[in-house]
Amino acid sequence: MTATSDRPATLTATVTSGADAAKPAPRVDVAGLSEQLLGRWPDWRRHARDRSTDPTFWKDESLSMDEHRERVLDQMRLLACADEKHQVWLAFPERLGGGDSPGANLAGFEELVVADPSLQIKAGVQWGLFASAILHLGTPEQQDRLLPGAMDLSVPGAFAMTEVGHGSDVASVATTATYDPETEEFVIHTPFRAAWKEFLGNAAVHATAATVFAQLITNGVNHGVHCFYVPVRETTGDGRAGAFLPGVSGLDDGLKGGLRGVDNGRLAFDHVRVPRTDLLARYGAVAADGTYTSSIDSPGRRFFTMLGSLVQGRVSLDGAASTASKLGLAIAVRYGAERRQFTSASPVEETVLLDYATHRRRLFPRIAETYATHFAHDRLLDLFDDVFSGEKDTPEQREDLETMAAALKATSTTFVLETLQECRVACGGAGFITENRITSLHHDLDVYATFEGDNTVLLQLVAKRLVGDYAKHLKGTTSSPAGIARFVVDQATDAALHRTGLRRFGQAIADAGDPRRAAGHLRDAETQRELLADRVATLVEDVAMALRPAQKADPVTAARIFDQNQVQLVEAARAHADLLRWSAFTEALEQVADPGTRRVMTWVRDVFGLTLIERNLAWYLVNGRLSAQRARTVTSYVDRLLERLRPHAVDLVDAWGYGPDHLRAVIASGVEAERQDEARAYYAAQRADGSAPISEKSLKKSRS
Ligand SMILES: Cc1cc2nc3c(=O)[nH]c(=O)nc-3n(C[C@H](O)[C@H](O)[C@H](O)COP(=O)(O)OP(=O)(O)OC[C@H]3O[C@@H](n4cnc5c(N)ncnc54)[C@H](O)[C@@H]3O)c2cc1C
Repeated sequence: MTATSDRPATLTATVTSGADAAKPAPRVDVAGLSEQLLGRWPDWRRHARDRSTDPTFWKDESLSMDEHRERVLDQMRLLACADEKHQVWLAFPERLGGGDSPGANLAGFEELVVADPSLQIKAGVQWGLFASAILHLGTPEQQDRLLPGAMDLSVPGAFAMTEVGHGSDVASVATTATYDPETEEFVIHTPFRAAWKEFLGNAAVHATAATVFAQLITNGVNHGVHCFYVPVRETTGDGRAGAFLPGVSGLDDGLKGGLRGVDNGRLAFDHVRVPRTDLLARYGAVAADGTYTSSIDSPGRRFFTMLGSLVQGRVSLDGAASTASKLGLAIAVRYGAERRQFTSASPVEETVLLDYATHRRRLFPRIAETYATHFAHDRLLDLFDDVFSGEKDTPEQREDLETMAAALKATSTTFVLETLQECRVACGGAGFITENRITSLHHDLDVYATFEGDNTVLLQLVAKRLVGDYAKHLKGTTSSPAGIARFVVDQATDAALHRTGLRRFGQAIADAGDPRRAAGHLRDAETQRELLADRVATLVEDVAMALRPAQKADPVTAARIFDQNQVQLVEAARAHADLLRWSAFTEALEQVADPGTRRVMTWVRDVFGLTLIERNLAWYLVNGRLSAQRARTVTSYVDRLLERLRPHAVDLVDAWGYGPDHLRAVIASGVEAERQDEARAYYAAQRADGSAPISEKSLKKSRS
């Protein structure tokens, strides 16, 4: 897509206010920025994007649920069969035909959302969950035996963790796997209806096997949740799934609010026997006589280590959510740059939507947040690659990766829904028409906020980590405000982003006199960093202090204290995610080579930082971090920045690299401008022969 921003003359000539006044207006080097945004694995992204322009992989909105499911399965067969480079998803062992970098693989994988979110999710179930469980929870022998079928799709599989009774609290699943030393088999059993495995992708129709999570019981002892490879259906002559195997039953979840190309369903097991060797035994094994051994003594730590090895699902959802935000915004901005309503600024020409302040307010901060989400995701991919390529695979790095993935997934998958809804409304009635894509994306992305960990539950995990680390820190070092602040900033940024730097803590940002100087202060990156980091530090410290009595309390009282602070915990986690994203954006600015682009992108970063502060203005005021005068400046300065960004809006969304065949939205294809040219020509002809339309005449009259 070419950069066709319509730049109103008044806005392009010079920057008209503030410290940038009289400087020549910068331009965005769209191609250069696009290249930077491809990130560390540009070939993979390019290749994945090229494939997304192939109609074979596109979502067909006219299909019934059953047809859509079959289409997506056929698309996956194409992905699995192609011998071309970059075709097998995820970094499988080289000896089995894989071998690419985990980060590169995921960077390509998450782009599948552009073709059809159902394809991304069904592929995620097959290769990111089912096969990944074998890869990460299995031994090398099990990988050699079970992975090839999962990789080439000759064994479509389900990942059976969730139960009707337990979704977020996976440690409490009720399915049992009881070892029988007589036959050297595990007996997989669903003891009651609430223990049915539920919502499983592939389970309704296509799966012939499943990786099933169950309580492992041997010699009368429950060793906690482990994963088992369980065949569930026959494979028919043409390689498709046939009838359920004896003892297995299931139900189809049927129509869903989105992702209709994925066959989600339930599975139940009635004393189904699997060989001892099909317990995926990397973290826990059972000998022939029933003796249990594990390299990790603590059942709790073992369980979280197992779950942690499956973190890539969260990482890829974060990337896909960022991509879907880009698609929605690119459509809304392109339409908003062409669509005209009311003759507000000129007596004869109607005003372009993006020239309305409210329209800029609705869309531009979201462009800024999408950039922040993008850059934070790049850092997450780096960390993911460090850990899973084995380069920096330490327990600390794994923990950092899990915390960062939880924080970013929870933030971006909530953000994308709000963004798509705003884009939908910003496009008026046209936004509601399916051919314009936004509602379809919204339906499909809706459940991203729930699966791979419900967002609220994930934020609690993040907060617990922050508070836990804070408590450890308090034991070891100074608890002075500056020490706490530095600690929290280190936690938020250093582990993932290798940055530090907090100058002040807990003080109001001093008033700088007149509003111009105040604005200058606010756009200073250090001021933004201080305000954002200070908020994280204060929230974590406050909640940690409030939770202290829980340490010595009985379990019921401890739970009550925790509950009383749950909202603050989640708030602290959100603030942490905000700081992560802001820091990633600020770090990325240093890589922008072109000066004009860097200037515009700095404004974009400022919009992100200052809208975060504006969003939490009450907190900053109540806690004395901003004066009322300064708080007022935040909003007026953001509005000025948004006006400055107006001429660059189309360039900023074009730089994401999605052209007409990615967007596939009629309203983003230039038809609106064509319609208006036609109308303009019509009115011009009428004016020429003196028969201007009544509306135009009466408008002029009413103005005079
Ligand atoms: C379309 C779809 C596909 C899926 N695919 C799979 C799959 O392939 N394999 C698989 O194993 N699972 C799958 N899932 C299950 C998914 O992972 C779970 O739905 C998810 O983990 C949430 O569990 P739940 O639905 O039981 O919700 P619950 O855990 O019941 O949560 C309901 C609400 O309660 C809140 N809540 C829960 N606990 C707490 C708490 N401690 N404190 C405060 N609030 C809380 C949550 O925030 C949430 O809003 C899928 C789900 C869907 C909808």
